[in-house]
Order: sequence, then structure tokens, then C-alpha cells
Amino acid sequence: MSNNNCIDRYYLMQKDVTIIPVPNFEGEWNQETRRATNYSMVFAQAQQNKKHKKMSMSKTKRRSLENEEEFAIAKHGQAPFHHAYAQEDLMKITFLRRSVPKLKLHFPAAIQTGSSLTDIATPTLECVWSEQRMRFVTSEFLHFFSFTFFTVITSSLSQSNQFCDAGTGFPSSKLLIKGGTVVNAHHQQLADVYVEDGIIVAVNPNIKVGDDVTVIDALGKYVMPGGIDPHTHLEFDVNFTVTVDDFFSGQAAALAGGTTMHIDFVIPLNGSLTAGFEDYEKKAKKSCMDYGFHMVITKWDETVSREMELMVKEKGINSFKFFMAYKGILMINDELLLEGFKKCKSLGALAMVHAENGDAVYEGQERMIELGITGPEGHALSRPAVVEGEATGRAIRLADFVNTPLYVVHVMSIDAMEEIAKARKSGQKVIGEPIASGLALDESWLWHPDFEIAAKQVPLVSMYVMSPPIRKRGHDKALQAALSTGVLQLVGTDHCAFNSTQKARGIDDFRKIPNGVNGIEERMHLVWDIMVESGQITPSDYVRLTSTECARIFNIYPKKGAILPGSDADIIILNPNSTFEISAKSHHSRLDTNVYEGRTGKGKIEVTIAGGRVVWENDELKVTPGSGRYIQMPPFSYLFDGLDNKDAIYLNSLQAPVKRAKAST
Ligand SMILES: NC(=O)NCCC(=O)O
Ligand SMILES: [Zn+2]
Repeated sequence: MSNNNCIDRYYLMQKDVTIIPVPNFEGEWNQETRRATNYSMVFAQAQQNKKHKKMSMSKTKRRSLENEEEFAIAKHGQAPFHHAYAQEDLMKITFLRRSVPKLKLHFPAAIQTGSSLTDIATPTLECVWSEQRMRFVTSEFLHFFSFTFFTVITSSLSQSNQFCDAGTGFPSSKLLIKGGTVVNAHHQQLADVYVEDGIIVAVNPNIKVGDDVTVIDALGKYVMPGGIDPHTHLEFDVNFTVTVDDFFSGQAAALAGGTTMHIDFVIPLNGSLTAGFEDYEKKAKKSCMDYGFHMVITKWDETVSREMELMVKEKGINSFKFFMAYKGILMINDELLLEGFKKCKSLGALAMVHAENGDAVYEGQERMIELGITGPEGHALSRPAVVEGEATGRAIRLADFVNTPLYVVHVMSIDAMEEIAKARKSGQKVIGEPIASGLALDESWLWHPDFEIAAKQVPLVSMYVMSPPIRKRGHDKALQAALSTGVLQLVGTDHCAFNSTQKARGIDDFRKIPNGVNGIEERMHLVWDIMVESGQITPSDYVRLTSTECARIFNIYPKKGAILPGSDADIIILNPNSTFEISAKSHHSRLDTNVYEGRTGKGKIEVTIAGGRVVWENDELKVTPGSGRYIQMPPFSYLFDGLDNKDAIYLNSLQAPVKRAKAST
């Protein structure tokens, strides 16, 4: 494969630019220039820069996503969930941008332009363009930074230009993946895959091509659809802080791990779905891979009901999530759940639930504090599996009452899984989504005696805090078995990345630890290792659980989730004889910890192709902010088939109203 050395070396040059933790693409994004400009990069730099990243934790006490206790203090108050976070919580780079507003427009470009490419332009032309742009940008710096800092930047830039001059060609828009085992959810075969302009054109043995086609050898390897992660939280603002991975860094990490699309959760802004959608549209402009949105519903009125319709009919959203936990913040009651379910049904949209009994969680937290249990183990103890099981069962019964399909996110326990199993056995359309952490981890870390473990050689205990909690050993195995037998249908991550400094907020009180773990980069490797290597599932099952079923549920199959002529060229090549190792030192997320630290396994994703472009190869990431597309998801997936019939049968079964003769007077 062709490589662009100037890109790689340019980013390695940036090692000393300490104020840029991980490239960030804030600022104005112009649709036209976005399409024309390709900022590729290598992420080795990210690890170098992580140590320079500092988060200042907010001292401001506000109600926050994970903190039902704070709700108690502010009981019945207005939940200032969004955009009310303390400014000090933002990353240093954001602080700099605020301090020098003019920089906002150009600073991100400045740090990336050394690698600018256009899709089909010649290397020489492109590098000239880059130089001009860099000169312009460096002059901007003069207004804002000291001479010393300026020198560091410009010397890096000028050195990078030399590499640009030595540019060595560009990825072809025509690819042939040769000699691999092509795996779909329904079938696997030895075949070549031919790709043109981002679309799979042919899947056949022995495809012959001309010299203008880049050939990738996949002999002895699996060629599979790129992963689709149905559950992520990028640039998630939880009131007092924001997750460290945004739509660029989170997606870059995803691509390095073989995921080529994800679906994120839009949080309404001040109750407005439209404002929330627009907010996420902005956040997602820096995307380097395809993405879709679910919408969270936090309150109920006529406006919300109308906006739900708008989201489905005009914005390409076909799923709405209801939080049964996070009392006083996101939690909704059964009345709202019923209204929401009915509306979802009428729109052909899928109702999703975070199933934990929020009242019980609140009670559990109070109990722990009264018992003097303030450490991270209190998190697990305050929201035991029974609390998850109860909410799952309740949501399932209410969805059955309305006769609408239900999707249960992050199934973490046997209790919840068994509710799903029971419902599916009775014919109800319930989808259960376990996540990577629930399959791979157990709660034992939460009982570790140190909050911060010996000089961070092993990361913070609190990094394992998420909701519902990671359970005791045994739940993981049961969830794996449920996946392999079809009781659960697909695997997500709930990637919600908070750094150790953000997690440290709850050092004296587990209720203050921001909830969430990583996984967007690790999911594909973990599922292969845990499920396929152990013999629990076949490679075809793997494709179904990590990609195809998600595409079907959210109605974008076979554009996504398949290696078929006409499908998007989102493809991974996995070498089953190679190994992977997970570490915060080498991952591509901005996170300074990794809940899978030190984990090794078999089956390595050696190549990721997103939209027909090779973005991950030879352990190098070449990604393009602005290249990711928003994927609209139409309503009425296969889950809605037959609902009308069931409704009709129900109505016929009522034998009511009973016609009674009026008593004669
Ligand atoms: N799961 C979690 O702990 N954080 C993300 C928000 C949610 O999905 O509940
Ligand atoms: Zn959740």
C-alpha cells in the first residue's frame, strides 16, 4: 500500500508542542472546504502528548449525570444538565482557544496542515497548498504566542514541509482485497473484494484488475464488514465536565480498532430535541468516520412529541432512548415511558431504555453513605443486579402493553438478560445489547484497596465505574453464552471516556465519579478473542454481533454491515494468527487509562478501510476530519413487521365493549 511519509513524519515532529494534547478540530467548518481538504495524520503523537494534558477539576457543585445524591440536595430544582458546566473543567487546549479567540479559526488547521492532501490531487500540488496555508497560519501565531513557542511550532512545520516535498503518492480510490476469506453474517467464502469510490463493486474469486488499483493481500486472513458500535457517548457533556473523546479522537480510536461506524446519543438542549440535534451536528463536523444518532428523551409535552416526529421524518433518527435511572437528571417515570413508547410505535422508531430503577439506586446510595461506604465499591453495592433486572422487566412489560419493539442498552447482568430471554421466548420483540466491558471484566477492581494504584502503573480504580455497574464474575460468562445462543443480539461499548483527573472528583464519594468506561477501540478485538477464539461463536456470528445486526436493527442494511456489491466499503482485515495487546500507552483514545490495560489476545485487525479509504494499516492511522458522513436511518425496521397484525389480534380478542341491553324502565 502506498503511504504518505510526510504525514507520518510531520506528526512525529510535533512531539514538543506541549499545548496540543491530541489534535482537536474545533472552529469553523465549511462544508465545501471540508470535502476538498484531507488532513491525514498519525496518532503515535497522541500518546506522547497525553502526559501534557491537564484537567482542572471543577470545585463548583452542580447536579451531574452520575450523581443522584446531588439531586437530593437540589431536589425539585430545574436540572441544568447541559452546557452549564464549570469552564475550568475544559481541557487546556480549549482554555487557550477561549483566551485567544481569533486562534480558534486557524489553530487547528495549523497543527494539521502539514499532512494536507486532496483525494486525487498530485502530491506536489498538494504540498504546495499545504506550505502556503501553513505560512498563513504561522503568521497568525505571532499575534498570540511568545517567540519561544512560535519557534517550536514553525520549526516543526518547516521540517514537515521537507517531508511533504518527498511525498510518495496517495491511496487509490480503487482497491482490490485479494485472497482473503470474506465473511458475512450469512455466509463465508474465499473471494477477492473490489472497491471503487467507496463502494464495494464485486465480491468474487480471482478478480483481475489494472495497474491503477491498489492491491491488499489478505491471504490467510478474514475480510469482514467494519464494526458498527450502537452505543457511544462522544463529547458528552455531563454538566460538570465533558468526555475526553470527541467525534474526532473517539472515531480515530474506533478506526484503529476496526469500527467504521457508530451511533451516538444526542442529549436535548434545555429540553429541545432540535437544539440538541443541532448541537451534535456541530460536534460531529470533525468526524472521520460515518456516524448516526439516537435521541434521548428527558421530558414529555406536546413540543417533544412533535419534535420526535421531526427527528424521524426529517433528521434521519429512528431510535429514542429513555433513562430509567439518574433520578432528577435524566430519569423519566413510567407515565413518560408509556407516552414515549406509544409515540415511538406510531413513528416506526425504536424505543431504547437504560434499565435501572433510579429510585432504588438513590435509596441504595443513601444506604451506602450511611454505612460509611464512600469508595468505588459503593457504586456497585448501591445498584445491584436486582435493580437492573427490575427495570428491564418493567420496560419489557410496558413495551409489550404498547406492543412496540424494545432495545435494552448495556445489559450487564444475568437478571436483566433473563428478563430479555423470557420476553423473547414468548415472542416479544426485545433486543438486548451487552457491551464489551460487561463481557470482558468483573467488578473485582472496585474493591482494590487504593483509589489510585501505585504511581499509576495500574490505573485508577474509579475508571471501572459505569452504570449499570460491571458485575461479579459469572455475569460475564452468562452474557457471553446469551450472545452465542441468540438471547442477546449485538455488542456495543457505551464508550464514555473520562480521564483519571475527571474520575478523581469522586475520590471521597463514589457518587461523584463520572460514569463511563472506554471500549470503542477495543470492542472488535475483545469480541473476537472472547467469543470466536474460545469457540463460542463462528466468524459469521462475529460479523452479525459486531456489525450486521446493528445495521439491520437501525435499518441501514445492506448499505452497512455487509460485504456485498453496492455496500459501503467499510471493511476490516483480521489476522487470526496475530495477537493484540491493549494499553493506554498505545491506544488512540485521548483517555489516560484503559480498563483493559495489559490485556492480550488473539486476532488482530491489521487493516481498516472506511468509505473505501485505508485508514489503519501497519499500526498507523491516517484519518481525515470532516470525511465522516452522517448516516440517516429510516424508520420501520424489520422489528416493526407484523405489529399491525398483532394489534388486530389483540383488538379482536377483547370481546368488548360488551353490548348490553338497556334495562327497560
Ligand atoms: N453508562 C455510563 O456509565 N455512562 C454513560 C451514560 C449511560 O449510558 O448511562
Ligand atoms: Zn446508559
